[in-house]
Amino acid sequence: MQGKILIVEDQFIEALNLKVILENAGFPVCEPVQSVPEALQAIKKHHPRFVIVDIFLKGPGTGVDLGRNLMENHIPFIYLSANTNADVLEAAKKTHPYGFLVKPFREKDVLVALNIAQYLHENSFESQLFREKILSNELESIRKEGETISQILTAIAAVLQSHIPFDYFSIDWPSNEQSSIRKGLLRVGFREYQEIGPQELSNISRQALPVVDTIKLQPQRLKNAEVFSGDMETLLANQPLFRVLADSFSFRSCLVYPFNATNSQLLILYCFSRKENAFQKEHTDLLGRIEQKLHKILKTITGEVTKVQRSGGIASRPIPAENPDLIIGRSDALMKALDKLSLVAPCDASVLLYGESGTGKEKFANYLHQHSARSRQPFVKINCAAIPANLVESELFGHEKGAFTGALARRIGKFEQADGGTIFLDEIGDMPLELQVKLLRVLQENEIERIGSLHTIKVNVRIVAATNKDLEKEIAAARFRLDLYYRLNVFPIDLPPLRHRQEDIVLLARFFLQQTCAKQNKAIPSIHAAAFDELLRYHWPGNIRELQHVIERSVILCRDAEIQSFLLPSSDSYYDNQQPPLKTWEEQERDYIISVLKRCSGRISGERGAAKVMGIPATTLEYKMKKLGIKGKIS
Ligand SMILES: Nc1ncnc2c1ncn2[C@@H]1O[C@H](COP(=O)(O)OP(=O)(O)OP(=O)(O)O)[C@@H](O)[C@H]1O
Repeated sequence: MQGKILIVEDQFIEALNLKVILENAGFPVCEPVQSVPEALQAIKKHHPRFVIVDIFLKGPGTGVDLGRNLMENHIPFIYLSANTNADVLEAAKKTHPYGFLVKPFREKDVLVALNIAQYLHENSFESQLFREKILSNELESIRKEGETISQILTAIAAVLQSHIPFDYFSIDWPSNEQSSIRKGLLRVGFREYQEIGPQELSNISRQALPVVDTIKLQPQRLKNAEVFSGDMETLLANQPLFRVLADSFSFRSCLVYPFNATNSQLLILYCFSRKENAFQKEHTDLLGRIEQKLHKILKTITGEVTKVQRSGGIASRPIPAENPDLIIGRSDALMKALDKLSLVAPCDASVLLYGESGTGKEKFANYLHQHSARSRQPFVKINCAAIPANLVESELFGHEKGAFTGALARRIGKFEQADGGTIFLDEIGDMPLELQVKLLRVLQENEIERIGSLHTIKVNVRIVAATNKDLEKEIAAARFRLDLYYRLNVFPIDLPPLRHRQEDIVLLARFFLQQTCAKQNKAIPSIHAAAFDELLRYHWPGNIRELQHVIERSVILCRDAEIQSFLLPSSDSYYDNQQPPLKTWEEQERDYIISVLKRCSGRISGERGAAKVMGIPATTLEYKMKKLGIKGKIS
């Protein structure tokens, strides 16, 4: 690490102790300071490479206040703390420190913390640069010629989605000729959006179309790039369009980005999210860095807008998604994981996948490999729990002939097989402790040693690890090394269990049904509503794999044109005992139809009818209403 380390600590003895430890280890250190104002001055003067800051300091401002400042200025830092309460710890975590050093600490703790922090900083900085380079390339490759406004905006949204977590995205260029609001894109799946224009907004908000048509963006009140969360009221009071959108879709945070480009058409990008605090300054900063690129793309379409809108605009329908290697599902939890996945895929960073058995960890690992520059190189999988402890080392690193009894020939280990590609270490939490040290060495030095060999071999491998264990608990129980954990945990991704992804169960069931029928060369049977209810009520301890097997078994045994019931393990439904009863599939469908009918004042067909909002033919809706017993005037 070049440059000096700054210590911000108001306890003189502790500051001195830390300084001595660091200097003995060869790190240059600035004179310690005791308060936030002193620290700010020292930062100006010395431009430290790294800051170690105590959370509780004398004088104005706390260590967390300083942490916020350091985060904004991209200066890496770690916190020093004694007994910190949960609230302070939460606030501290939000400033993205590279580590915590808990008092009292030993010399070894300080050096390990610093080593890990340095690695994390370099890695996150490098991968951020790399991700931005990819983002920039993706924006450049958006086709402009011959594409409609809608196609171009959708392409921009799909590229930005992994970087900015929005549920709704739009770019407006207010002009005198503009007769109504621009269409926005509502996220409905992975890179799948539904266009929301005046007609859809009128249906959903239950405001008459002529009223919605008069609502326009007020650009004069949107001068600065800003993010809004709990304080959205001031924004909504000045922007009737935002008010209608926020009320209609229950949005709870917003990002506004007016383009700075001078002498050109005024452009305003805005996004909404249903989550609070979804947007941060880092998102507007990112937009600032790519503004020129966006402007270049948009320049070609802003002149076209009047023509397209007058000619009736674009039909409202979900825009088909790019097929993400058949990762099926639309739940929020899955979308979040997929966004992270596509963000990290092109980088070389290690990834740690957390999830119960059968949640799709291997599928995600495969996706990462396929979407990286290593995709033409090998993808090698090893399950650390499935191999006897005494054989894992030979499996991973290989052995020379005669290295141990039974080593009759030289064996090439998985790391060598994966050279140039990706290695997937499944169940990493089960890796024996002594092997963890060797894995750390591969991560740090990119080299391995076959058992029985005196030579080291250079390997270039990306590591994707997975576990269904809580590694922090494993560390506490001394079964997993803290330093390895920090190295692997550079980019963690959580895969939600299926029982928390109720909306994905039906999609996955249909997918496996089609897949199995195709394999078995069978006609696809329909599924009785009661059978779907069974799937929704079951708690899926084996997650997606279990669902897949249930469907496969049911298809094989089904002799009719309809599956009446699925073959689920005994009926001790988890939800019967643990939670209030879930609504049945039919009840949910019924509620949904009634709510849409209400919004459409009971109208079924036509431009403003419920069938249009639901994206199904009016005759299908009428059939469903009859089947579900929805009668009478609903308004
Ligand atoms: N989103 C998805 N869409 C379609 N199929 C999926 C999805 N997720 C998982 N699967 C399928 O479910 C099965 C189990 O997934 P996978 O093997 O990736 O889970 P896992 O978490 O690695 O399991 P384990 O921890 O037991 O190794 C596989 O057949 C996989 O193809």
